Amino acid sequence: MTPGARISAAIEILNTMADGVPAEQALTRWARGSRYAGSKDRAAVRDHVFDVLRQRRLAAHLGGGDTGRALMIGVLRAQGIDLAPLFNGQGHAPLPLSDAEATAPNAPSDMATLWNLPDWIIPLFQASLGADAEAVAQALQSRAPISVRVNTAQATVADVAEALAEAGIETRTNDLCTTALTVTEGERKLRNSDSYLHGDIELQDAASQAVVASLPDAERMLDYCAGGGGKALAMAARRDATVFAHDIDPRRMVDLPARADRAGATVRQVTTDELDGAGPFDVVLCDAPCSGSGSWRRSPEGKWTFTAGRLEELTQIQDKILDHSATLTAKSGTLAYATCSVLHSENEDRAAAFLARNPDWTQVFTKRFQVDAHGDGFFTAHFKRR
Ligand SMILES: C[S@@+](CC[C@H](N)C(=O)[O-])C[C@H]1O[C@@H](n2cnc3c(N)ncnc32)[C@H](O)[C@@H]1O
Repeated sequence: MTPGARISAAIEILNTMADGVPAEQALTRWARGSRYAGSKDRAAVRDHVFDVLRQRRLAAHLGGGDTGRALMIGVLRAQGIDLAPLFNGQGHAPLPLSDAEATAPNAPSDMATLWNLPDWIIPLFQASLGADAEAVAQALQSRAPISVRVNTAQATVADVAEALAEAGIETRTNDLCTTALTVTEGERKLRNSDSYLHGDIELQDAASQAVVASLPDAERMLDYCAGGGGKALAMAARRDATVFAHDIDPRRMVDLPARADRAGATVRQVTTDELDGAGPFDVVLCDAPCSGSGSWRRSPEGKWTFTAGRLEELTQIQDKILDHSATLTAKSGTLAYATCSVLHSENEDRAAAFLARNPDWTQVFTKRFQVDAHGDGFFTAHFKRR
């Protein structure tokens, strides 16, 4: 596909999304109907769509509207790209710009457009992040760094970095976690690399890795909200731990056995019914469902679909998860709470509410990871009984 044809495809997908179709579904629908598109085309089209989602308000301002075409014009303008060669109407490229479209509007000056966030959440960002709020809002507008976790049960970080380099994948170490390598070149080759196929690496954000690295060594560890099992696998890479994984929706863990096999790890899955009988655990990690605001670079649609009502629901779920997890934690064990949210109401407020409901517990550790070039926004807190 030509660069222009890729833009036409992104416009089509954005228009499908305007009818209420989620981004992933719209992308899949387009790919199914466009067998001529190769993997590079699909990746480029996806990048266009996600770039728009990260900067939707700015794109609408600079493109003069909310249609797929206006949003694409706006986001390309924000990226400083010359539009005329792309919008030339040749082949499958979009039609040339009209006179109105060709006139770039003034740069925006209002905070909501510059921060690219919905109005309602801006005060929450300010209250949660203080002087860092603007930097985080800015950071959420660019693509996320791609990091891998080295499975140190099987390989050293240095050996993996070398093997990846030989496969054309350049990496650098990441200050957030000793097991993390950030990919600087060749990320699309990762999933076909020997290091990946042999289980020496897993794709995992560096802050996510740091959350697991902050857990104390323990014999029996439970990942209470395991999802795809990224954190359970990171726990299992630590020697001597028996790792259990649970999720209220077991379908989320469907890939976990294959991932564990690849990593040479053992993770025992526990159903919700089995959970109470399976404890106590020396460490229980609750990587709770949350707004995902710390990872909106990766899932930018969440920025625009998240609501105040959902936030309220989530805080109640987070409280319940913490309370149940406390009953599963051994007497001298550690209960760890984590979210990939930047919002106080999902983080510090939940920790404080847990301590207020459970005065026999005390907080022994807490850390916030900011959204930046190293990794996603995360929060974690550890609790122990007094
Ligand atoms: C943030 S995701 C977990 C991500 C995962 N730990 C990882 O590192 O890949 C949160 C998970 O919590 C699960 N969940 C939601 N409510 C839950 C509950 N009440 N108990 C246990 N898990 C729950 C969701 O199904 C979702 O998979």
